[in-house]
Amino acid sequence: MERIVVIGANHAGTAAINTILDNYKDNKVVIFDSNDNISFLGCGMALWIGEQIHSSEGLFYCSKDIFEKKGAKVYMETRVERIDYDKKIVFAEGKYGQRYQQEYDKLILATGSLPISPNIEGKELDNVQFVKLFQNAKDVIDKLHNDALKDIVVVGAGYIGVELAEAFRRVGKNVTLIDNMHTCLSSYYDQEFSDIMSENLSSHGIKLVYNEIVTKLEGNGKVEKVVTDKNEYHADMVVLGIGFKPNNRLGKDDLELFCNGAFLVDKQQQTSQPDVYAIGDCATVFDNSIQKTNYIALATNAVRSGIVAAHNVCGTPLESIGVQGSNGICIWNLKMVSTGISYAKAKKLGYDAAAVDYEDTQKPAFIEHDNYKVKIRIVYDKKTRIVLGAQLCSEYDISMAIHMFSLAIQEQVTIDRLKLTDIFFLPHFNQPYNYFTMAALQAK
Ligand SMILES: Cc1cc2nc3c(=O)[nH]c(=O)nc-3n(C[C@H](O)[C@H](O)[C@H](O)COP(=O)(O)OP(=O)(O)OC[C@H]3O[C@@H](n4cnc5c(N)ncnc54)[C@H](O)[C@@H]3O)c2cc1C
Ligand SMILES: NC(=O)C1=CN([C@@H]2O[C@H](COP(=O)(O)OP(=O)(O)OC[C@H]3O[C@@H](n4cnc5c(N)ncnc54)[C@H](O)[C@@H]3O)[C@@H](O)[C@H]2O)C=CC1
Repeated sequence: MERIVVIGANHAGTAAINTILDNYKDNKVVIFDSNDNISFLGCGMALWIGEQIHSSEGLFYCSKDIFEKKGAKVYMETRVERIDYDKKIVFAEGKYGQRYQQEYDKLILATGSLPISPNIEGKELDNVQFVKLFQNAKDVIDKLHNDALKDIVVVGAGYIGVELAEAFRRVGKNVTLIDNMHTCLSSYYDQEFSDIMSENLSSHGIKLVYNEIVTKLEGNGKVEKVVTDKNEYHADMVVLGIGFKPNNRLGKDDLELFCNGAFLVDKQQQTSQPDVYAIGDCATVFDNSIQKTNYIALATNAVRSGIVAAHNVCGTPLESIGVQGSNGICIWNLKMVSTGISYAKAKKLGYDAAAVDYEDTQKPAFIEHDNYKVKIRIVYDKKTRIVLGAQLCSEYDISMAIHMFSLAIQEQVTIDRLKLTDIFFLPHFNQPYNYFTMAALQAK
């Protein structure tokens, strides 16, 4: 029997814990989490805030109870303060000051990420919000009920910022969305795609402010103003969504780190310390699109890395196959999905890259209903011909299409192989000359 300690029981931790408890029943599993809930789907936060779902109930898929019924010992609201990696002991403190010492044979760090806090004056003012935890969402929703709270400035037009801008607009607030880049969603899409999202956001009344850097927040107790290098914006609430950083506090002095501080792990999720594994947002991933170690904070990566670590910890060797950072967003019915890297990113990274684009309706023109335009871009390396990334955008649900490109990047498929990939045709679904083939065929 092994003593397995898991620190952090959100998406990564939950995946690891369930895999261990379901498949390797003879171990002693001890879980610590500083929060009072498990498995909160942050991805449902915008839907809840924007009243597209009526409650938060469905946003949890696991609990302390479930773990305990499967035989684990669970300490909630208990923060691990320190780890003695030589003696293999975890030191934790409960909400009421209770102290715990737990020895381990194998340790899984699943401490996740923290929202990046900009180094600006005024960020401690009331109504300046981060949106990561269940408690953050509740807090924001309570404040939104106050009709005097009218103007919301969202800083960061990445995934959180864009989703929340929509949510705030849906509940009748005036929304200004600020990003220091020249467009929204710039880490995921080329401008030809992000411009479509910008147009979607502005047509729904969101004020877009790009290429401005927030320099300070002003107010009297409560935030009242966002000051940038070029302008000032009135704000009754400011939401900061400028990215995540890995929560490495428990290992930053003892474990090897990636350039952004994430715990550096191998394909078995093992850190530089023997018997210590790291998963989810606190750890690195192997990024197949660039064939290098990277940091990509996504729930999907968290879950898969949890499964991989669990099997290795319990003695079944299993290697991660790497990730492509596949992602998607849906804002007022405009759906955008991407995988791998954009053309702009490929160029920035020094690839001799090319992009092929195609635009068409999803189905033949004679289909009169539920037939939308689809825009696709495939990015590939001109030298190796290997696919580096893909982007799709439509009001049609094209989400499943991105998985094919995800697999192509994972398997290092060339653009030329995609040209003749067998793609079925039925007018109810697609076209005989479909946009995958048509885009790929353009590659010279
Ligand atoms: C608003 C929002 C929307 C999102 N939407 C999506 C989406 O649509 N798709 C997607 O793939 N991803 C999405 N994400 C990202 C996703 O939520 C994260 O990638 C995911 O939560 C990572 O899971 P994790 O378990 O690694 O880390 P976390 O969720 O950060 O969990 C870490 C856990 O560790 C605990 N912990 C930390 N330190 C200690 C300690 N010292 N002692 C004890 N416990 C500790 C914390 O309490 C927490 O429970 C979204 C995130 C947000 C905020
Ligand atoms: N649909 C999905 O899959 C979702 C995924 N997530 C994930 O959660 C993580 C965190 O999300 P985000 O915080 O939105 O990160 P993000 O990386 O998606 O976006 C951050 C944005 O902030 C901007 N920015 C950075 N510094 C800034 C500054 N000082 N001032 C103004 N803008 C600044 C960046 O240009 C970028 O557009 C990401 O990994 C994201 O992929 C979050 C929400 C939804």
